Amino acid sequence: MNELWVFNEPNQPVVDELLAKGRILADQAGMKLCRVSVDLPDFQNDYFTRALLTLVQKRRPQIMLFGATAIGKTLAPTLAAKLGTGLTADCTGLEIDPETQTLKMIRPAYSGNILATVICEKRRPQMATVRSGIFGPEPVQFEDIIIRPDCSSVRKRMQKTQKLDDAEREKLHSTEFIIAGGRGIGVPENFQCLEELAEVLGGAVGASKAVVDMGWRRWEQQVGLSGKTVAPVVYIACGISGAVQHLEGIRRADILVAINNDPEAPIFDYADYGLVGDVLEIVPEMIRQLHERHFPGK
Ligand SMILES: Cc1cc2nc3c(=O)[nH]c(=O)nc-3n(C[C@H](O)[C@H](O)[C@H](O)COP(=O)(O)OP(=O)(O)OC[C@H]3O[C@@H](n4cnc5c(N)ncnc54)[C@H](O)[C@@H]3O)c2cc1C
Repeated sequence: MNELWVFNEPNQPVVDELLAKGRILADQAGMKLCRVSVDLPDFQNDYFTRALLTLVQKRRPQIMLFGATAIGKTLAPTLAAKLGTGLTADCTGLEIDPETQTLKMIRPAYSGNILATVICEKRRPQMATVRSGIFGPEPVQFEDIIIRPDCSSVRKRMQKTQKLDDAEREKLHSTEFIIAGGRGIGVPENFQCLEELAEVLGGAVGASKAVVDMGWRRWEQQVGLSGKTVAPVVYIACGISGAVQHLEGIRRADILVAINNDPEAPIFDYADYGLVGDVLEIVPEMIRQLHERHFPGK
């Protein structure tokens, strides 16, 4: 029997809403409705993606629905990319085509001027994220699938980093200086110089989604629409292009400093101060000058 999955996130009302809508769609299409949870202590995109990927490849669900939450917006696109299927984000309506049994995913397009109906005919699963408050929650019946990743080492690593993550999260919210790195940093080891600058300034290190997705930094450090919203006095964006989703997280920063080797990078349109050049030359020079000012002669 074909399956319709709803990804379960604890304490997110959208899950019950999706289950209620999922029940209607599943009945129309003769599918089994399943709520799928990943039993790990904290969300980390790569572990959750791996856990879901294995089960999706085994059970081959027809449809997968996620809440358009910070986690859903991170996990669903990663999983869709790994599966080579499509994803319709921020749907406001879901219907089943009675003839083809295909999911019709309805969402606003062109700045909300039209409602587009998107279908993903040939790929499996058909995936969508849906905002909270679109469908009413109803108690319905479903099968509960709990994925318990067979990886005690993953659990241990997650538990070990948990304390660190909490400290980082707290620090990003409370610090006056955030030094954030993006893909322009080149390789994960180069984050070392951002750590050094953060140490000199007494600040914290943040990251773009691109580097979090590549596993260079932890999700707790991601700044932006699907990460943290921060409000430091100074935000130094290093090798970050300035995508709208990243800028969304730093609107409340008092001063934005951008370091980028591309003078046309969009981040310069928003920066208070822009430094055009190689981040790996500029940041060490900043550290050197700060040391010279604060610890002359050392
Ligand atoms: C639903 C959704 C949610 C998203 N949420 C987020 C989010 O929360 N946070 C987020 O960050 N993104 C988010 N994104 C992704 C976002 O659209 C961008 O893809 C991402 O921000 C790009 O990261 P980046 O700037 O590090 O990489 P890129 O866009 O690849 O930019 C790298 C930059 O580095 C510069 N560069 C290269 N080498 C050097 C060098 N040696 N010195 C200096 N500069 C250099 C380049 O000129 C370029 O401008 C989201 C996207 C979607 C669709």
